[in-house]
Order: sequence, then C-alpha cells, then structure tokens
Amino acid sequence: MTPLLTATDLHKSYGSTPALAGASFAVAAGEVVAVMGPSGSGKSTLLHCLAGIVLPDSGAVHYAGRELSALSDSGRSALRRSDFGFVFQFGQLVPELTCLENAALPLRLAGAGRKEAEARAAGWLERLEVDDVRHHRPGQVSGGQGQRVAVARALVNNPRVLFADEPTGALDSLNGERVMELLTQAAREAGSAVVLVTHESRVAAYSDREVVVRDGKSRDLAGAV
Ligand SMILES: Nc1ncnc2c1ncn2[C@@H]1O[C@H](COP(=O)(O)OP(=O)(O)OP(=O)(O)O)[C@@H](O)[C@H]1O
Repeated sequence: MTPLLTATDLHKSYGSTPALAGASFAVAAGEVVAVMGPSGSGKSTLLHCLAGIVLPDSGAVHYAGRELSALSDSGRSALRRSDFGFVFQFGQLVPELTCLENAALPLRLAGAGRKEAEARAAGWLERLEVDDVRHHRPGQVSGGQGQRVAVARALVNNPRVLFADEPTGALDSLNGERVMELLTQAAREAGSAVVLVTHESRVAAYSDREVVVRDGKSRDLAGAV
C-alpha cells in the first residue's frame, strides 16, 4: 500500500528537551496505526508534526505527495480543515453549542449552509449512537456521549486522516471500547487513515499496526490485530 502520510527521521527539541530524536512513521488510506509508548516519549509531538501543527527541526512530513514544511502557516491550517479530523482526550466541544451544532461545525466552517450541515451531522450522531442527545449541550451529556459527539464532529467532513490523541483516556473501559469500535468502524468505512496515540494496549488492539515511540525514536511492531 502506498502511504498517504509519512514522517522521515524527525527531530524536534523544546529548548534543551529533545521530544523527537529520529522518529519515522507511515500510514496508508484506510489503515489504523496506533502510536504507543511511555509518558513523555514523544507520541503527541509526533502526532502534532504529522498534522502540521508543529514543524520538526529536521526531517520531513509528506502528505499526499506534499511536504508540509513547504506550505505556509495558512496553507497548513487550510489543509487541516479540509483533509484532517481530530479527536482529543478532553474539552473539545464548544459548550455553548448543542451536540448537533458541534458535530456540524466543521461543515459550517467550510461554508455549508446550516440545514445541510446539520442534516449530515445528524446522520453521524445516529451512527455514533448519540442521536438522542442532539439538542443537549456538552455540559448535559456523559463523558462517553460527549466523546462520541467529538468523533462524529471529527468524521463529519470525511477527513482523509483522523488524528486521535488518547481519545478514550477520560472514559471507563466499557465506554472506551465502544468509542473505539465506533471510531475505527466509521473510519474504515470512510477509507480514512487513523493515527491513534494511546498508552493502553486495549485501545491499540483496535489498530492494524503498532508503532512504539521511546525516547523520541520510533519502532514498528507487526500485526497488532
Ligand atoms: N510545548 C512544549 N514545550 C516544552 N516541552 C514540551 C512541549 N511539548 C512536549 N514537550 C516535552 O517533549 C517531550 C515529549 O512530549 P510528548 O507530549 O510528545 O510525549 P507523550 O509521549 O505524548 O507523553 P504523554 O503520554 O505523557 O502525553 C517531553 O519531555 C515533554 O515534556
């Protein structure tokens, strides 16, 4: 499979703290890759470099044939909005908006009308089994429901790459497993690549492949499934 997104020999330091010291990575369309490793090993920094949020000091990230560091800041932001989706551990929903409005937000930002955006978002809420809380605000739903809304929002504009950083970190294990099932199933059906940062092997078990980051260096493990 031709990789869609690759990182080659990334180095990144914050002051005198090395976060990445020769990390490489590749993910193909439709593939779910887990990035594992101990706390502080560089997993989130790798994800941020892959998404063009952070630029590496050296090494290169290529997405669909383009080198991210060759794009301007606004070019990278536009790429993130059009091609990437994000799910984080906490606090990603806008508290003033309903769950439906939250899920529709990426489409609204991309210029879709309210009716069309909300109709598509409603379909995703149904798929993530949180249709019943569509008119609730994030403060009125459970952690697991909120996280499903966040997954719906991340997938609503059919991203080619979904970045998930500890997406189940704040959930109990039952809810975490259901969110992972729904997330990976939806991403596979849409053909989206998934970069999944986690330190839990139960979560990584939903991936096709595991990459371990240790002291800023990466190592591939075969066949996680
Ligand atoms: N913005 C930053 N400023 C300064 N140091 C940072 C910054 N981001 C990360 N670091 C440092 O870089 C190293 C790697 O951090 P990173 O967050 O990538 O690790 P991680 O594997 O994701 O950790 P965790 O599992 O705890 O989230 C750590 O030593 C961290 O303290």
